Amino acid sequence: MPETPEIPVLTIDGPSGSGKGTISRAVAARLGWHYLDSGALYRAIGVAAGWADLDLADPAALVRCAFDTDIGFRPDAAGEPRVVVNGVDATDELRTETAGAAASAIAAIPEVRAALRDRQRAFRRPPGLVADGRDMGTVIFPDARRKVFLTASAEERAERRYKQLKDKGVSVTLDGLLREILARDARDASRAVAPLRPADDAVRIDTTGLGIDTVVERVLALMHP
Ligand SMILES: Nc1ncnc2c1ncn2[C@@H]1O[C@H](COP(=O)(O)OP(=O)(O)OP(=O)(O)O)[C@@H](O)[C@H]1O
Ligand SMILES: Nc1ccn([C@H]2C[C@H](O)[C@@H](COP(=O)(O)O)O2)c(=O)n1
Repeated sequence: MPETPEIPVLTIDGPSGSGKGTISRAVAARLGWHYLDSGALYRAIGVAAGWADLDLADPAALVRCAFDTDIGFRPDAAGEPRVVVNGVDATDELRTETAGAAASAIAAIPEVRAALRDRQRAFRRPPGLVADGRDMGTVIFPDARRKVFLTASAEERAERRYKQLKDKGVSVTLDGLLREILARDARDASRAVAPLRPADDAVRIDTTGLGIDTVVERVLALMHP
């Protein structure tokens, strides 16, 4: 049972590129609540495992890595969130498709998920928390005040990612990104433990063709019905 049910939580789950991070950050800022990017924790373990040359097929080593890796979230001078892994600013490395694929692979190991469970719940602090991921509404915060499940067509998600990476000067192809998104969707949705799926009481929002501001307002409207 959660220890702090009186602190409200809004969970925003969904597949890669559905806009969870963008929408969650904006909604958290508008509400004045804390924000948990749970994917960053899985990505940080994947990156730390890479630095330590661990085998992604060695669950015992990855579980140790999940317990031992120090992960901190700190804003930079401009207030942008940075992720510090074992003392190193790994924010940019975390956002690569390689880190996303490693995170998706290690996230299928039940003991890794268990190792991160309490770390995620510790983000629940007053006045409230917006938590984004895959199992925020189903497993980590089942008693959340509101649960949202964001979707968008795989093609639109690939286009969003394409634009995002192009803007950063990263060379990618739309076809390659679409293939990676479909592969990640399949892996995240088919794993035995905490698969990607909407909680029964989640409100689904299909963001295909919707702008960021529209989605933010729809989510906020759910908080003030
Ligand atoms: N409704 C939207 N309309 C257009 N672009 C959007 C929308 N929501 C998010 N984006 C853009 O899509 C890209 C991916 O968004 P974001 O990183 O928030 O997705 P995500 O679901 O958190 O992805 P991941 O699970 O891979 O971290 C960003 O460039 C973001 O600005
Ligand atoms: N609650 C979560 C968050 C993330 N994951 C896994 C699955 C994703 O493919 C990967 C990276 O997440 P992202 O940064 O893209 O949101 O991490 C998970 O299983 N559960």
